[in-house]
Amino acid sequence: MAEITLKGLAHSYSKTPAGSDDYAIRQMDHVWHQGGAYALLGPSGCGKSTLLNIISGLLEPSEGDVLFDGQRVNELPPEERNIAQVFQFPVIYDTMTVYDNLAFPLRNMNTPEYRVDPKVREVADILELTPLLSRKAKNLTADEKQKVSMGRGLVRDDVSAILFDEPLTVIDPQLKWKLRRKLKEIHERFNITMIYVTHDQLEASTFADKIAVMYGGQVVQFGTPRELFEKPAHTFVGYFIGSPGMNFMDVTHQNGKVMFGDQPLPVNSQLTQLVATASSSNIKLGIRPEFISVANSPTPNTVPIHVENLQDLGTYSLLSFKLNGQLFKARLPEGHSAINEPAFAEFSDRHIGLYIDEYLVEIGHE
Ligand SMILES: Nc1ncnc2c1ncn2[C@@H]1O[C@H](COP(=O)(O)OP(=O)(O)OP(=O)(O)O)[C@@H](O)[C@H]1O
Repeated sequence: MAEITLKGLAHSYSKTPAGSDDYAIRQMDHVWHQGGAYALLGPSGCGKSTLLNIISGLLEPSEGDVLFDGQRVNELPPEERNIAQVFQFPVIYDTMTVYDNLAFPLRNMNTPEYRVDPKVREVADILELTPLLSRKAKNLTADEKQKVSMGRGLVRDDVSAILFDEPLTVIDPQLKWKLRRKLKEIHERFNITMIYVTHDQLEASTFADKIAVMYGGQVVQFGTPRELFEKPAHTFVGYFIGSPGMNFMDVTHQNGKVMFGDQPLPVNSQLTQLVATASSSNIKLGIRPEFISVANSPTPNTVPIHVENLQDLGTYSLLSFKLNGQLFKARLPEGHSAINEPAFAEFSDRHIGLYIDEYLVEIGHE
């Protein structure tokens, strides 16, 4: 069993950090519940590997605590944490057979051979490695090697969490979905906490029940793939999740109106009031491309736009347009062959997010 709690955790690679920029992980509290399938998603350099290495024990955090089932493990080395880690590149012994590679972690713990054999065969069966058991690992393909790497984590009965650090990087695209499905199957079969690090939103949402989105050394949102899409808690999540990401407008309040530059926006009175009383001047409205509609005649709820181009992407069309000199994207249902000017866009009121200092402000839509 492993519930992994991060308490007041922060990490700086510098011995004398001068400010928050010197931290790879900024102060965070987080709980990974026992048996969950999680993804840790974020761009390169946001601190994903640092966080994973702190959980596995390869790195000691400079501040805060890591707790496994309530016990502080900060100083425990990886081998005493009952955690397996699968890296981008397979970690296997090339000169050993697949069988011996899978048996290695068990033999290393002096497990008797009569218990090693059934476990190795069970794991080989799940990972479809049985026909390769007697092969030398050096003769395997990249995806077979990565499966052996995963298998080495799975053979140990004492492993209660597996951490995957971009495990499909070296795998052919057409095999990726197969391995991802396999991982999901393994998660369902064994009651293991799994944390899967990736910078690919599709990979994260097909594997995980809940995704932690990291940005600038912090988890800015922890939610289901649907929550990340429907209610991005931070502008970065809006921009990073979705294809294309959310459109954002820097807005102000002038003479009772919400303004995007010189353009008044036809938003409801509740939103206008919130913008008027905001405690910061960093105010943004976010709207996903899916919730913008376009027409050729104006209504009280539309704004005039300049059409840039329309791409037919099969099941939908992607319109690029400019408003107040800024580029926007709108996902329109298929069937639009062209959009002529004059053109007007309507932002669905229910789907406009208000962001103050980059964080979502909850609005109770009537
Ligand atoms: N050993 C180290 N010494 C100093 N700085 C480091 C070290 N490892 C990582 N960093 C820095 O810490 C920050 C977070 O890096 P980290 O590798 O955790 O990010 P990541 O999200 O895993 O990125 P990637 O997807 O590229 O692996 C980066 O600014 C990186 O340059």
